[in-house]
Amino acid sequence: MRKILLISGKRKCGKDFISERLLNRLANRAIIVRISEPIKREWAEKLKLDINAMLSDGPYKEQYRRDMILWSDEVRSKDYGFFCRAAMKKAPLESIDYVIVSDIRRKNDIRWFYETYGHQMIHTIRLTSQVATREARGWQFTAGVDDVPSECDLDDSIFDLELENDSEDKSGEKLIERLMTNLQLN
Ligand SMILES: Nc1ncnc2c1ncn2[C@@H]1O[C@H](COP(=O)(O)OP(=O)(O)OP(=O)(O)O)[C@@H](O)[C@H]1O
Repeated sequence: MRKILLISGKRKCGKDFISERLLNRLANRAIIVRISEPIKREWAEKLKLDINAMLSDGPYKEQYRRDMILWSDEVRSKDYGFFCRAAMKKAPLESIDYVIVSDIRRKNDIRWFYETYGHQMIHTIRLTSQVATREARGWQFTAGVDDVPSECDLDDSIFDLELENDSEDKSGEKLIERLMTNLQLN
């Protein structure tokens, strides 16, 4: 593994969208890791919910988001690296060049990656979108979701690269080009 790309940003700013486009661009040299996956898996198991519906980007996920945040915060308060570690456990690090972590939400997530892999392995990337853009993509302010640390903890952080994802571009080409050039990925 050469680099780990930690992608963060507010809801509906395009973290998944850009991560998928970047994955296509890097072809079989990269994988996407989602910290939310082990969270959703454990939560679904606990409550006997449909894990596939939880992992997809639909209303089912939104319905359980608030409770899941509360429960996962409790787990993190005892071990801040718990879900990062669980998510990275399945990554085939020897056979790929890049790991794209598409849902970084907290300072402690970034801290865990720095401590575990070293600063030289990590690039932090912040995606931003105007409120109007996010609304057009389906975002609605939700108390208990948009005003809690899982959404706001990184608001005052500094990132290696910040990219605006406002212009709708189905291929995501321009943004990916900027990302590749700025971080000198090849
Ligand atoms: N540059 C873009 N061009 C066209 N559509 C986009 C672009 N960026 C994002 N979208 C669309 O906006 C919607 C939200 O994007 P996405 O799911 O990637 O956001 P997210 O940051 O992962 O959100 P969440 O935190 O809620 O999971 C998706 O339907 C996605 O296809």
